[in-house]
Amino acid sequence: MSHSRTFSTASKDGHIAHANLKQSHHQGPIRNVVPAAADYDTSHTIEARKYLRTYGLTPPAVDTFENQNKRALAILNSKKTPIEKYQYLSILRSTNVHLFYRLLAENVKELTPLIYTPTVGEACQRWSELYTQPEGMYLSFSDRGHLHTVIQNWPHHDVEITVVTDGSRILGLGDLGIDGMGIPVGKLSLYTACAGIHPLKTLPLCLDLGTSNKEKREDPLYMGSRRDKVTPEEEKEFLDELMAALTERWPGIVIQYEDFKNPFPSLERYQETYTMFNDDIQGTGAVILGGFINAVKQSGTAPKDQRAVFLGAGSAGVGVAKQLTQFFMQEGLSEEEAKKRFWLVDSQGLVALDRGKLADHKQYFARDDNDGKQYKSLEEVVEYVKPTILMGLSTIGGAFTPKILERMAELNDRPVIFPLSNPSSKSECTFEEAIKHTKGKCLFASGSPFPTLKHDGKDLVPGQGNNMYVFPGIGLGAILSKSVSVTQNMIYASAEALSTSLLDNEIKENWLYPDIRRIRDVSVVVTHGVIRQAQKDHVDRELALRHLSDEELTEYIRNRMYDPHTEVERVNEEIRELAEHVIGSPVEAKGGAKRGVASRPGTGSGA
Ligand SMILES: NC(=O)c1ccc[n+]([C@@H]2O[C@H](COP(=O)([O-])OP(=O)(O)OC[C@H]3O[C@@H](n4cnc5c(N)ncnc54)[C@H](O)[C@@H]3O)[C@@H](O)[C@H]2O)c1
Ligand SMILES: O=C(O)C[C@H](O)C(=O)O
Ligand SMILES: [Mg+2]
Repeated sequence: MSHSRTFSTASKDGHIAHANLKQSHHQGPIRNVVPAAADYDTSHTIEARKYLRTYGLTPPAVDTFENQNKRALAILNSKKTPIEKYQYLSILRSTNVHLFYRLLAENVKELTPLIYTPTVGEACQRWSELYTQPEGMYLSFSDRGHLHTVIQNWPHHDVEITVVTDGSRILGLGDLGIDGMGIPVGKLSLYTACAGIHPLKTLPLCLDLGTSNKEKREDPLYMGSRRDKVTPEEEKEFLDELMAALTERWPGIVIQYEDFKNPFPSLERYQETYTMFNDDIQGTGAVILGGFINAVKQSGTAPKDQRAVFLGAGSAGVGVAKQLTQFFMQEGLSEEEAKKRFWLVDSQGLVALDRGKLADHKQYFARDDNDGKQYKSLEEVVEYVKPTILMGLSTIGGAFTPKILERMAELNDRPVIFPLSNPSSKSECTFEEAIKHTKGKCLFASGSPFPTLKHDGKDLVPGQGNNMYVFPGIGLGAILSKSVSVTQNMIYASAEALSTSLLDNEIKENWLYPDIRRIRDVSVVVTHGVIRQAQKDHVDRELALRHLSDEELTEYIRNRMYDPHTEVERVNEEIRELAEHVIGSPVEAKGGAKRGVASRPGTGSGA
């Protein structure tokens, strides 16, 4: 059969079949936005190209995965700076989406810092300056009253998850307004890479609710509205409309809130009525708890004897402290005893009841036993509390000074040091500083990645308390179980599952978190834990999953995960079958993508 015949037959009669195919892949019309790029994959067969009407629009040869990878990695390596690499990877995601995810799966450790923290921090700071292409949806305050209509413009019909920010607290970099779009884009890339949520089913969403950042507002290149930040009341009304509009278009959509300056009111308002969670409060709490459970085992100090000083009492600080409180209670402490294990410090010093008016979210952990003394600096608080644990969620780079680190090492055999602020420039200390000033004694995890170090002839690997260990599994668990809400128990279950996901060799090496290259496998374990908890909490609607054994559920999760290594083949195959159906005779394969990737570290067996 000649190509032209296949082409003309398919284009004439194939119209309905084409629509069916599109529907079965949940794609919308081909448009110049990220996911439609799937159609332009250079490893599509000739038949597939004709069917998708991309024939002639890509170079004639059918590429192998090996060649695609080789070319892409060579181009990537030729870029000199992280931001240039970030830009190249964004273009790749927009023009050859499955290749982007194959590269990410095979090089997750090397590429995550380029598509997420720390590089995404610079990308957001310069978003309007570097803007080249649409990568998500922007909704403005001036669109209120019409959000439902605007949302119809998103060209993909089967969105399962969205990450939404208003850009008002991007990492530790402050209010960046709509330039915060890099965060939803980056986090959703991780949802796809780690938990196999199909890229076409993700929606990066950035709200243009004004910005308190005067520099942005006055920057001629800034691409958001130039108004000041809307009031909390206006924000609430806008979010009410948004939540309704999103769920109306995509019933059951999972909505992840991210990097809002004050995320507590929206979490409280929506967590029981929508399938939503806040990653900065809840995901951070879970990921730190997951590593902390392992740190407690290794430190040898019982939960009742732990004393935790937190620098930073914002969404992440309070979220983590609450999650650890729940853990201490599970370990037998009363709520009052558990709560008393925490001393939170903010920009004014120790958070204490006698300090004057406190923000609502700080009340719970406010101390009432400081005998009227106001402890202003972290050093003073460390001296007063003599902590076993030091957490940093303050956005203040270098706040864990050599003196403080040395003191932690004097006080403890194995001090827990977690400088969690992002990006790397905001980390309260580096891995090298922590090792040097505690003489290698500390149990360490940071928010952004640090390189491995040699100490006393041994290679020391830093833990990374990166939320990507949990949020993809929380999201996928909620999607697959069709949960009506994301309960606090489901979040807790994600942390417990994470803590059990270390392999024997990782435990032997005293790691707190599993090797990031196994992230797909870890996400399966987390998803499993989240689904089982959804069932216990009776918020699941996919009741059939209740009848699966643990092995069957694991298999089910793996089978539901998008695998960029098999996706092109799958589409090629489906087109072949459709063409056969429409044309009435089999279409011969004229070559196509060979998987040809012998080992795929980090991808699990999600095919
Ligand atoms: N897993 C992770 O690594 C992870 C997850 C979430 C957030 N974070 C990071 O945590 C940081 C905080 O995030 P957030 O959402 O809580 O922000 P936030 O703005 O809600 O809170 C910041 C807190 O730091 C305090 N602070 C500011 N300056 C201080 C100073 N000089 N001394 C002491 N405290 C000071 C503020 O008072 C506030 O309590 C960010 O850098 C973010 O990137 C990391
Ligand atoms: O996802 C992370 O680990 C980053 C976090 O959400 C942050 O705001 O810094
Ligand atoms: Mg965040």
